[in-house]
Amino acid sequence: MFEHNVGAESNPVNLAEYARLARKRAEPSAWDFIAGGSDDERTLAANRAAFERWTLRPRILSGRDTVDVSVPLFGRTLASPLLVAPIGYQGLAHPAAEVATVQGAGAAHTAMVVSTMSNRTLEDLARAASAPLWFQLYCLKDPELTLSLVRRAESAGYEALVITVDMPRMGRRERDLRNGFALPAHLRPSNLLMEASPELHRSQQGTSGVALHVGQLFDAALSWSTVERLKQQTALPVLLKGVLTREDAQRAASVGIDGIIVSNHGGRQLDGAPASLDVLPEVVEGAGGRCRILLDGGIRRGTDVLKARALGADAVLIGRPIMWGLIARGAEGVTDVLRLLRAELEQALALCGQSRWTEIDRSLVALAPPCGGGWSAPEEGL
Ligand SMILES: Cc1cc2nc3c(=O)[nH]c(=O)nc-3n(C[C@H](O)[C@H](O)[C@H](O)COP(=O)(O)O)c2cc1C
Ligand SMILES: CC(C)CC(=O)C(=O)O
Repeated sequence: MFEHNVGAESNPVNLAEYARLARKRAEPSAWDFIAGGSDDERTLAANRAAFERWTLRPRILSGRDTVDVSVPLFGRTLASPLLVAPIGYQGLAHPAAEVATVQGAGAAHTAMVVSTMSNRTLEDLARAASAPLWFQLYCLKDPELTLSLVRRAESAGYEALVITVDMPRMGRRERDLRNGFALPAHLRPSNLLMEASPELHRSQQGTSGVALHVGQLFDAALSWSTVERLKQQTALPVLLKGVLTREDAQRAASVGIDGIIVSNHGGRQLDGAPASLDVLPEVVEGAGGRCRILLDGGIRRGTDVLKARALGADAVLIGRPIMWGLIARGAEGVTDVLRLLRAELEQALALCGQSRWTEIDRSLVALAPPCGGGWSAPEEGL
């Protein structure tokens, strides 16, 4: 299993080793913010366990000696099906914050989704980019401020709009409550161009400054009408991030949404929500071929990426491992994490007797026989 292969730490050869290295280097409450999930962290653990339940069905003697993992998506061909997931407040991981991540992703020819809650402005990040950027939107109580973010993303050359729909309010992250976690004063939600609320920076045991800030700022009454309005207001492809059911996928498709990201927010929102991989097939069915389908949550190996593809994902997003690379080695670490994962994916594809990402289908996976032992969540919340 994923955490068993942890060996040398000075020169990581896999993502688990990056996790170990990052954990040693990170400030403990920042590590908890990044690694943690909500409540009992059951959904966080479920995301990993879901991958363990599938095996790959390699086909022999394919006679092919090349692999092609490029993916056509929204009018452009991405070099690989890996994207960097939106992650807020990356200044917690590295002094250069999202600038380092954008540079690292660019060097790995990997598209990145920039969070509304980035510590560097979306314009600064666009200037640092050498690979496609998408913008992740949190809908705020103030609709004009929300729309102004969309307009800024359009002007700066972002290629898609990802509306996160699973955070009308923030999940209870008990690690943060215990730590009285708050954003250090030198870090700002830079896109908001206003004085951050003092709560965001006030550390008090039993509260989370980040959660209080979300409560003040985010639209807790977010609804389909907001999403439909935004879809009409932009020419960018619009994706909804946080869809977990057939019904919502059907509705998204019927209102013209271009893409769905099957996600439970890395186990940080509703604890008890299913693993994203487990609901991927029903979401694919609900969308009925009308939306592109992406998935995130728990991807730590190239073989995980392959399993997601076999169950219907067009591409996947990588969250915490990017932060491990960033903490451990800045931009270079981000590049290395993405290169490791891509190399694992290409290796797995070839060993499965396949040569093209786009040709993989459901026949590549089978449910693993029950193995008694079961999955236990690693303490690090990996
Ligand atoms: C520290 C942290 C911050 C995050 N910030 C955002 C965010 O600003 N916007 C968003 O849509 N999702 C956010 N997410 C969720 C990720 O985009 C993604 O759904 C999740 O991390 C994927 O799971 P993984 O970490 O297991 O790969 C965040 C996740 C983490 C761990
Ligand atoms: C700054 C937060 C709102 C970022 C987030 O989405 C998360 O912590 O899961």
